[in-house]
Amino acid sequence: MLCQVFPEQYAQQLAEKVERLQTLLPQAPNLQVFESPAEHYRARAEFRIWHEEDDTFYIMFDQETKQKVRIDECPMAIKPIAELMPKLMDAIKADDALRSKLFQVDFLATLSGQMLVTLIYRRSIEGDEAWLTGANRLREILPIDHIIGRARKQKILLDEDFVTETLDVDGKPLHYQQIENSFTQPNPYVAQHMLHWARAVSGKSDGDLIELYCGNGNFSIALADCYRKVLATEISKTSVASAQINIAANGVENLQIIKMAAEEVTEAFGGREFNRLKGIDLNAYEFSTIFVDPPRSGLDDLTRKMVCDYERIIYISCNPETLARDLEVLTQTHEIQQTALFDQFPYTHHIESGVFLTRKA
Ligand SMILES: C[S@@+](CC[C@H](N)C(=O)[O-])C[C@H]1O[C@@H](n2cnc3c(N)ncnc32)[C@H](O)[C@@H]1O
Repeated sequence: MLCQVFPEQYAQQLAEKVERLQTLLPQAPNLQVFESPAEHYRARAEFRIWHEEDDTFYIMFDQETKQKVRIDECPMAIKPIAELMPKLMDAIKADDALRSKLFQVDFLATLSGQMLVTLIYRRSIEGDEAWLTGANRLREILPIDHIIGRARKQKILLDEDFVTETLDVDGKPLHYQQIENSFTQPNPYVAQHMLHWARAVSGKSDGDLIELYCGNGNFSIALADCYRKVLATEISKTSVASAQINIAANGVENLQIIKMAAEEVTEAFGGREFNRLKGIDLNAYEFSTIFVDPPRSGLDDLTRKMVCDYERIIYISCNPETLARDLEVLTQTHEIQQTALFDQFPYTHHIESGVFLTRKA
């Protein structure tokens, strides 16, 4: 959809997504729908850069036609990004060191007002004093907190490579470090709804929670006070490091995060020993609930079987097709109690959804 928004079509498009989800999950009851703002909702945006004689501008490629489309404004992006884009481009055009062979610009911003910009080049910027001076000047004249320069095998940090987002979760501010180039939920307004829904279906549980694919601790931290203890796992080293920082930043004391692939967690429960689990007594947990938020491919065969061992399953999905496939297995032992559609990606076909299941009597 290339940055455009169509607020007058939003309600109709959302209704079509609801219909599609209901077709894919015909057995899904109690569907709650969480809307996005109809414009200014994306806190991450990436643009290729095009150079044409004296002009330089942002472009995107139309996925259907493969044609490049000039982007002068982006009302999908949250206001700090949308307002910065033209000013940043003017400043880049005025400085040859910043402009030369610039290939891509990435924006990562927060509702709390922080901005990180990554400038990616098709030339070396290592030791380029003119580039460094230009990049530092951008931070002086524009509302940019952090700038990263990237080129092949080069990453130049002016200071930090992250922003800290603050989300309002059921009236409580939660703080999340979000690292450049790592997974974070792109639509913070809808992310707040997702955390609220996951807390609502969790309720106050006497049992413990195990979480797979936990990223930077987004759900783990918001859910920690719904459970006695939480053990969360994630494959990405960078995200696990962020999660540890987020646990401390939010003063959470009953949550442990370990770097483990979902497949390895299944093996650990099957008795395989892992150094990373040293000091963690899996038998001391009483897991009543499992939370999964897998990538688009959904659950692998072993994990799909493993989640059925728990009394309650909370499944967040960014791909309703793989969710429907996984639910065919999960609903043999469990019953769907609640479903939700979170409109993370307005004006696209993407559907983010949530399903809460409990074991059949
Ligand atoms: C859709 S994201 C969800 C992240 C997190 N729940 C959040 O809300 O930010 C999926 C996460 O799964 C991780 N991941 C991908 N494959 C994995 C695997 N085989 N085992 C464990 N984690 C994996 C990714 O690194 C990513 O952080």
